[in-house]
Amino acid sequence: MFKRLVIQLQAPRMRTFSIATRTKPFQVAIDGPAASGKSTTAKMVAQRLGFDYIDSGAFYRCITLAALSKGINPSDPATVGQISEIAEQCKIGLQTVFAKPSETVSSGEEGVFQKLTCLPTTRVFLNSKDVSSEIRSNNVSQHVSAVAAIRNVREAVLQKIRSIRARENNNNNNNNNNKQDSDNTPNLSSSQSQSIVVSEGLVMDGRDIGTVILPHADLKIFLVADSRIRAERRLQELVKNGLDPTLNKLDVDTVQRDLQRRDELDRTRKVSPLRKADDAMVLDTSNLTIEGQVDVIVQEVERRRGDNVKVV
Ligand SMILES: Nc1ncnc2c1ncn2[C@@H]1O[C@H](COP(=O)(O)OP(=O)(O)O)[C@@H](O)[C@H]1O
Ligand SMILES: Nc1ccn([C@@H]2O[C@H](COP(=O)(O)OP(=O)(O)O)[C@@H](O)[C@H]2O)c(=O)n1
Repeated sequence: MFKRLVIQLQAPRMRTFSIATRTKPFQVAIDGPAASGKSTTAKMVAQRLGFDYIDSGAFYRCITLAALSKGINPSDPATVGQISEIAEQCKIGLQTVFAKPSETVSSGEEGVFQKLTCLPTTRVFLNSKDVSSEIRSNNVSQHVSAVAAIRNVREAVLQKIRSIRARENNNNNNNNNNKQDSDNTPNLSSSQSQSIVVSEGLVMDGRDIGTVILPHADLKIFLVADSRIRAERRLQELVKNGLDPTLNKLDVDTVQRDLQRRDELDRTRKVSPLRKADDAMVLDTSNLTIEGQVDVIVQEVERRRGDNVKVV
C-alpha cells in the first residue's frame, strides 16, 4: 500500500508538508485593486507555506518616494526621463520577517484567552535606508500610479525583481540559510529563524504578476473587495500607523475616491495594466476575515501541490 511521506518540521511556521518532486518552486501570483488585501494575504500565505514573498508594489512606491524627495512632480509628463533614471539607479531591498503563525495569549483577565495572529512584516530599503513607513504615506500613494505607468520604470523594476530571484536561487543552491533579497539589505538575525534551506515556493503580489511577471504561476489569485470596505480598511490602517485624519483632511469618502482614481489609472495604462489573468481565481475579501482568505489560498496551493507530490 502506498502512503504519502509526511515530514514534521520543528519550526512552528511549518507544520506538515509532503515532499514534492517538483524542482521548480511553486509560484503564487496575487493581483487586484488597491487595498483589496493582497500584501497582508500574500505575506501570511508565504508564512504558512514557508515560501518567499516579494511585494512588487514596494518597488514602485520606493521610486515614487525617491522622485518626490528630489522635488520632482511625477504627475508632470516632463519628468518621465528623470524618474526613469532614478528607477534605474536606485537600489531597493526587501526583507520579510516572518512571525510565529499564531499564538494564544492571556488577554489579562483570568480565564479569558484571545487568539492573536502575528503578522509577518516586510521592511523596505531604498539606497540602504529603511523607508518601510515612508513609502506608505498618502503623498506617495497619490503619485505612485503615475510613476508605475512609465515604461522604463516598469522595465527597471522587472530587472530588479529578476536579480532578486536570481540571487535567491543562488542562495538556495548554495544552501545558504540567510535570506537576503538585495545587496543593500542588511542581514537580520530574525530572518534566519524562519529560513529553510531551500524555499519551496514564492508568493508575489501586485497588479501584473499573473499576466506579466509570473505568467506561468501555478496559482493565480485576483483579490477584490467592495470599494467602500477597501477604503474603510485603508483609512483604519493609516490611522493605526499614526496618521491624524483630521489634520490630513482624510475621511472614508476621500480615501475611497483616491483608491478608485488609482485603480482607474492602473487599469487604463498602456503598459502592464491591472487586469485579471484569464486563468486566475477571483476571491472577494469583502465578507472574509484575513485568516479566512489566507485559508482559501493555502488550501488551494495544497490541493494543487498534492497533484505533484511524490507518493512513497
Ligand atoms: N478580510 C479582511 N478583513 C479586515 N481587514 C482586512 C482584510 N483583508 C485585508 N485587510 C486590511 O486591509 C488593509 C489593506 O490590506 P493590504 O493587504 O494592504 O491590501 P493591498 O496590498 O491589496 O493594498 C490592511 O490594513 C489589512 O490588514
Ligand atoms: N505589480 C505592480 C505593483 C504595483 N503597481 C503600482 O504600484 C502602486 C502601489 O502598489 P501597492 O500594491 O503598494 O498598493 P496598495 O494596493 O497596497 O495600495 C499601484 O497602485 C500600481 O500603480 C504596479 O503597477 N504593478
